[in-house]
Amino acid sequence: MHTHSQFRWLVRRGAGVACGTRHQIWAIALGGRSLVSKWFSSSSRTAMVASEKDFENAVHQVKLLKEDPGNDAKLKLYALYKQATEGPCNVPKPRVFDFLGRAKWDAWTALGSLPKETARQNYVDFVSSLRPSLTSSSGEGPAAHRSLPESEDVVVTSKDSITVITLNRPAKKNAITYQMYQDITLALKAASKDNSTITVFTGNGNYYSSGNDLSNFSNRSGSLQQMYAESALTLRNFVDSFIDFPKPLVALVNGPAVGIAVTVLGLFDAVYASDRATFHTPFSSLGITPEGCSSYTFPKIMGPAKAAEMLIFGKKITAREACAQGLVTEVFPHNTFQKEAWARLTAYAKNPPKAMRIGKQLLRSFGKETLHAVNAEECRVLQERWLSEECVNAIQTFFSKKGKL
Ligand SMILES: CCCCCCCCCCC/C=C/C(=O)SCCNC(=O)CCNC(=O)[C@H](O)C(C)(C)COP(=O)(O)OP(=O)(O)OC[C@H]1O[C@@H](n2cnc3c(N)ncnc32)[C@H](O)[C@@H]1OP(=O)(O)O
Repeated sequence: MHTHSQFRWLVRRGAGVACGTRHQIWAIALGGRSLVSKWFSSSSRTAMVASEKDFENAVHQVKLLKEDPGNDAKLKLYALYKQATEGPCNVPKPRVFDFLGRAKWDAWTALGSLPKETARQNYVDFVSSLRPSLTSSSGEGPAAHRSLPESEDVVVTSKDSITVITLNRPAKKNAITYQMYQDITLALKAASKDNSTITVFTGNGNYYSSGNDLSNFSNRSGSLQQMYAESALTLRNFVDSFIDFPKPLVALVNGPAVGIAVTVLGLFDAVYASDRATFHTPFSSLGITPEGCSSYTFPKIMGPAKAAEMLIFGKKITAREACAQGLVTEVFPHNTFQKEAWARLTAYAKNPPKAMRIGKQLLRSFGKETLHAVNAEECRVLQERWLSEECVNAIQTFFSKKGKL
């Protein structure tokens, strides 16, 4: 179940802490109830009401926890989450030797009849009070040569006032893993605050990106419902970070791009492509549906007929076709692609940064609410599609017969 596994996850992330010593578990089991009552009475006074989105974001933040927040905090998070999602404790008290189960049950029960909305708000407040330790590896701060510590697969560098986010998994055609979605989201957040003027996305090796790593779903534990809810939220936050990105965002598409690596291009301010790049969104053959706001941006960019050919029928197009359709800004011969594109970017980066930022705001801010709504709806629909037989079979085919695009 979603909620239980959230706690399991916390326990896992805090390996050797929550389940580490019997002593600590006893401490929770014995002291949990009064502690939780204290948290409840101090934090329930707030008058604000967190939105569903704030709550989902807070849940997501907890999953990004880089440091163990301690058993008390984990119990508090667990109890507030259960109360916010299910209401007052409604399960039998666990057996006497199930220390952890008892501690959790006590923490939840101690919240009594606290309304769901208040529990949701308290959860959000509590998570934001933990935030410094949550985001310790976000890579925020001045853009300097750096790579996100969590994985080598997303590398962030800075040069000539340009922050470069490179997908660096060439052996897997830069397929995007669960960790990479999170790292890219963090990298964009950091880039939005650093002192660069332009942010660039590119891929290392002969692919720009083969899109979602199809093993994302087989490598995770927990129930399917939980996994898909988590995935939808991860995807939604990932796409939101492109929608909200405040500075000029440029893609250097060095080779073929597939799936989500193509769809989010509709949210970029310029897309420069090598003539070896192709653009392919094989959603229907994978039993899934468009994301990255493409169901809205593609028809606007290329017209509904061309958008349908790509997004519904999965037609793969060349860089030149993509340019003719408005998805790509300019195509360069592969041999001179890096040189020409970088010369262009280096010159652009010398423009006054505030003017570029405000210019982008004017171009983009009016459609933002719509984009967020589209993103939410695409993620909701995808969550259903992932459970479909069509999708399960397509992914199995890829890995069993190595069926390719
Ligand atoms: C809890 C989970 C969290 C999930 C988080 C959110 C999820 C959001 C999902 C959003 C929806 C996304 C949609 C998409 O992006 S759909 C597109 C998915 N991509 C594909 O279908 C491409 C599949 N790959 C291929 O068809 C071919 O690999 C390709 C044509 C790209 C290249 O063929 P080529 O013959 O040149 O190279 P190989 O096939 O030998 O590839 C080399 C190795 O790389 C592995 N590979 C490549 N792409 C992927 C991929 N997308 N996922 C996983 N692995 C991939 C390939 O298996 C090879 O590996 P080995 O060397 O180990 O065999």
